[in-house]
Amino acid sequence: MNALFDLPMKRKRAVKRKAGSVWGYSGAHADRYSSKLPWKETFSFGDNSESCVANYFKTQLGEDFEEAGLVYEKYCEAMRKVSLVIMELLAISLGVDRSYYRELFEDGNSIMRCNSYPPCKQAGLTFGTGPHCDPNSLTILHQDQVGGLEIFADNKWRAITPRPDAFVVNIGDTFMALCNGRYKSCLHRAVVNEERVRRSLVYFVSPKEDKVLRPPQDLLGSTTRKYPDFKWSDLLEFTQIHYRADATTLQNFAQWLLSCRNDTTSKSLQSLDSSHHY
Ligand SMILES: C=C1C[C@]23C[C@H]1CC[C@H]2[C@]1(C)CCC[C@@](C)(C(=O)O)[C@H]1[C@@H]3C(=O)O
Ligand SMILES: O=C(O)CCC(=O)C(=O)O
Ligand SMILES: [Fe+2]
Repeated sequence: MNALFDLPMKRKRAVKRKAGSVWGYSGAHADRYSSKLPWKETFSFGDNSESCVANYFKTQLGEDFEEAGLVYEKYCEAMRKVSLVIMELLAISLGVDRSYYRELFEDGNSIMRCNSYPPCKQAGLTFGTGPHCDPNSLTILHQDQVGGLEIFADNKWRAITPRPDAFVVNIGDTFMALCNGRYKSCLHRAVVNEERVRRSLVYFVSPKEDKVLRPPQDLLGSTTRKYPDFKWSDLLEFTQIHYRADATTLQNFAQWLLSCRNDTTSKSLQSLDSSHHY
């Protein structure tokens, strides 16, 4: 990862993320946002059956990144496997058919991201990544020993102490919807510091874009649906074009989706009432 972020800016800009895509290099998301820019650089790429990670590295970054590409490909393979095991464990813990989530994610389009947070002279004035819930389903994160990840729990921000031998696994908005809110999406942020660069490696577990997502019937029983059916492509579009991910993305997404589906916006906003089934 060091070799990647240490490249001259010209080479990083050559693989910059294009509008409407989550793949490529981004410096502070400066192409997308005009205020509260995150103090970070990111490099992202997809992990799905059609794409070959090693080939992406070689063709985009050059021959000198071929070996790194093979390592990332192996890492993605391992993440895919572990994510499917976690899906089974989540199903068991929820008392539903243990293969329901595993099958949903087996042919998923997950996203892998390298984050680099440079030191900041006035670290208290910015964030590496501001407070947000991840819109995807599960996030499997590894951070270096510098520290900076914080989660919001029991009404306060808590630092997550880095451990080289551990991953942080967070529930994201899509999984929260898939279990009808039984598991909550984790609100988190990354702070920066004045001295040291910090790096993290993040695997955003996501289903195939066009699959219809809904909780299993055995979880719902006769309980009220909290979120409408949707596709990952809908939520991706929402967070790429219409809404900057924050603590309440899922709620706002549900309202937006209904307002697109219904004729009048006001009618749909009112209909996001807990007494409704979707
Ligand atoms: C679908 C995605 C949007 C983001 C990348 C993937 C999964 C997580 C999302 C993100 C990390 C959530 C916080 C805001 C964001 C803009 C970021 O800070 O990087 C998000 C991603 C993105 O659009 O780049
Ligand atoms: O770098 C971190 O620890 C957090 C990154 C993050 O939240 C993200 O990329 O979504
Ligand atoms: Fe995140």
